Amino acid sequence: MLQNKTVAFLGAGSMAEAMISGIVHDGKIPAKQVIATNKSSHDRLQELSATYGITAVKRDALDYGNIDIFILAMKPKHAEDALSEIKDRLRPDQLILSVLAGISTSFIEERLNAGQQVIRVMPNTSSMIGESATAITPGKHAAMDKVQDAKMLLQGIGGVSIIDEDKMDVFTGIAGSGPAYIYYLVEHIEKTGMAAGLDKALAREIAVQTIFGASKMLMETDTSPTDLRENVTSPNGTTAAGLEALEKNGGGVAIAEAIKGAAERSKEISAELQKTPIPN
Ligand SMILES: NC(=O)C1=CN([C@@H]2O[C@H](COP(=O)(O)OP(=O)(O)OC[C@H]3O[C@@H](n4cnc5c(N)ncnc54)[C@H](O)[C@@H]3O)[C@@H](O)[C@H]2O)C=CC1
Ligand SMILES: O=C(O)[C@@H]1CCC=N1
Repeated sequence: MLQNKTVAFLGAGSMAEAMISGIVHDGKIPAKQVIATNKSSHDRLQELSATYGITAVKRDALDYGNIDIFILAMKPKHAEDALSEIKDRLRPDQLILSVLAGISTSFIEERLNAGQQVIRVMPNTSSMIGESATAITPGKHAAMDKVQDAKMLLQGIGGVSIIDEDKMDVFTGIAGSGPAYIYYLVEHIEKTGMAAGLDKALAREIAVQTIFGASKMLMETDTSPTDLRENVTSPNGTTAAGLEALEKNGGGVAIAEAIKGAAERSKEISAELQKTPIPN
């Protein structure tokens, strides 16, 4: 049961805010039992508290003993310092969720006390409205009931899949970073529509509705993306011409390369940070 649990976000940036919004709107945990802390900006914490009704706590005032689930939500480069800060304040029954891109469960486990329960999570910013595609990978010591708690909590921000850790990089490339590709697509549709004389608001509206409609078709019909695409494409028609231009200009390759580039960066972050020796 999550209702009596307390969740603390260590980090109060855009990802933490998106998750806080989703969790609070989901309502499985009362807002007051969601705590946010960050490195230094108390104004930012106050802003989150005012917007979502959560509890804002300065880092040095955090009552570690009363927290069930910690969510690591700082940048990966700050992980090392954050872990050494919390290491000796944790009990073995407290669960650590990490949303840090490229940071493995073993990296975290090695920097905390033996047996600490860790789950790696990759959400995306659509958590804000409960529509994230989230993956989780339990660490070595995460008990089944903790995995269930994490799953239930994260279902409040969208769909959750349990995956093997070696798939986290590509998952990050597709779903963690993915919203940015869609926003980029909309930016380009909007610009092209405007260049052809469409009003900016209308250009955006039709771009968004078209993406939404296509997403809903994929979700609600049993039809494959290939069949759906072919249904739009009349021989020698407008779509065939559009798709030909997309292909000729490397559309498919660009999508694949975006995913691979992000996944590669996730691996690199991991490799860069693994080089630092584990503090005693
Ligand atoms: N932004 C996104 O779309 C996604 C981000 N992530 C991951 O989420 C994490 C956070 O990303 P953003 O929110 O975009 O970053 P951000 O830069 O907006 O926020 C980072 C926060 O961490 C705080 N912080 C730094 N060191 C700390 C410490 N020792 N203790 C407590 N708080 C500390 C900062 O004060 C700040 O509030 C990153 O590791 C990123 O890989 C994961 C999935 C998607
Ligand atoms: O850009 C990043 O590194 C983070 C992780 C996934 C999405 N944003």
